[in-house]
Amino acid sequence: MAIIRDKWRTWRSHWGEQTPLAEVLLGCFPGLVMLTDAHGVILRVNPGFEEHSGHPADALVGRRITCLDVDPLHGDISHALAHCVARRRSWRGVLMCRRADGRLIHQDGVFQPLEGSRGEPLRLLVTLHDITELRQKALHDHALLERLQGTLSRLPGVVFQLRQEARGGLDFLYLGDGLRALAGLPPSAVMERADTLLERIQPEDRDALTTSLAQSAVSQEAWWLEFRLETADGVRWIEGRASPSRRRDGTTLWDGLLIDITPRKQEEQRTQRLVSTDMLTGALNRRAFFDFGEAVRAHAARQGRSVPMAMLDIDHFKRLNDTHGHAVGDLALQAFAMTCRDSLRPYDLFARIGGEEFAVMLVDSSPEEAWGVLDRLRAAVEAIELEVADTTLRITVSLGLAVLPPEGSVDLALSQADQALYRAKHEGRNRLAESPSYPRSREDTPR
Ligand SMILES: Nc1nc2c(ncn2[C@@H]2O[C@H](COP(=O)(O)OP(=O)(O)OP(=O)(O)O)[C@@H](O)[C@H]2O)c(=O)[nH]1
Repeated sequence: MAIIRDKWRTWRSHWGEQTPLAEVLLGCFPGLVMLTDAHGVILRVNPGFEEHSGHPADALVGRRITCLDVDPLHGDISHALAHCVARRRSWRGVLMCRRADGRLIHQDGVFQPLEGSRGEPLRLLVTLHDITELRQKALHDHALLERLQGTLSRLPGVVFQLRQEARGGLDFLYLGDGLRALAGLPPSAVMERADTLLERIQPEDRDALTTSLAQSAVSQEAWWLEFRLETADGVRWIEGRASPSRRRDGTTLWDGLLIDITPRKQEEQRTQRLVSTDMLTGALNRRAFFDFGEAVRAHAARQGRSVPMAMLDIDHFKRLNDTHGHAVGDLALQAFAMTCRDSLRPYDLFARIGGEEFAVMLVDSSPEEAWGVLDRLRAAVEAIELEVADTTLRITVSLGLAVLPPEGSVDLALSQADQALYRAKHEGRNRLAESPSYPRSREDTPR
């Protein structure tokens, strides 16, 4: 109130005793205030006028306000005047004015018509705020933002900000334009509904996403995950990295980057295939059998199950080699491996672990099922006809079966299978024999 009282005194002494209260109160506004008649002729200006416009106040009284405009005839001030007078409504907008020193300034202007109740002539109250600096800052910020957007869109990946609510819901607060190239999705659609993107993550990787985000939210450590995403061009491998920050409202924000790592993954898989595959037969090699075998055991152990496995050895292979030569022996190994693969399911493990020795691990099979599958495999090998020169060669295989218990070791189970194989050989070859711990009655054993 003290400020308004002071302003009142200032304005009263400047404009005279009869100044309406509304005009005086508006004198409290910072910036430039003036009163004009209906034609825009300046009647009064406030004391701060000179400071803001550089024009001496007395020199302006009696001139039209349009003289301040960069374009006195057709500029925005003419337009504002016409609007105010014709519609008797206030006008607000940005005006470009020229200061006394010639410098252009941007003003936020308000033209307010003042109509007295006793038929006094129309007056216009004009307030102007110099917004040149604000505007320059806004332009500068805008240019900076555009540069930043450009940089973000050229980054080799998609910049994102992900938010997780206290109850677990996820939404993207920001997603870079690179999402179109990465996933064929417009960022705005995903920012509106995060599931547009999340639903495309392969189901087995979605659990890993949920778990890894939860861990990162709790530990506040960086989030990292490689996951597969369905896109119009097929499945792509994506690597996500982000830094979390927890907010007071219980939400967690991650700022990070999504990168398409499909080419790297394909190369890794190609290399992995090369180092884990036997070149002659295309079967897994010994090392891969032990690595993947341990993963199969761990998976089955989580469900409390054992894994049936077997050692396979081609019968009298030395004789075949000696009689027909090593090259024919190689051919027989290839035909044998192909027949075995055809008799097994794609996810069963089949490996060459020695010269003419192979091993099998039957994923998700009971010992009874495994026995049936392997006996059919034995029969399929027996049916192989190897056309060499003008003779047809036949081969047979002996198999030793064992089970890998949930807490067992692949190595131990393989040596039990090897002992059973020895028995199969001893009992006449071209047959199956099981280790003592194999849960199957021996009555069903063929041959
Ligand atoms: N052609 C070929 N022969 C191989 C290869 N690796 C091992 N062998 C041969 O496989 C034969 C294995 O013979 P043995 O272990 O004595 O047993 P077998 O003749 O199969 O007799 P049983 O196992 O008792 O039925 C040897 O002659 C090896 O030289 C290979 O990559 N190519």
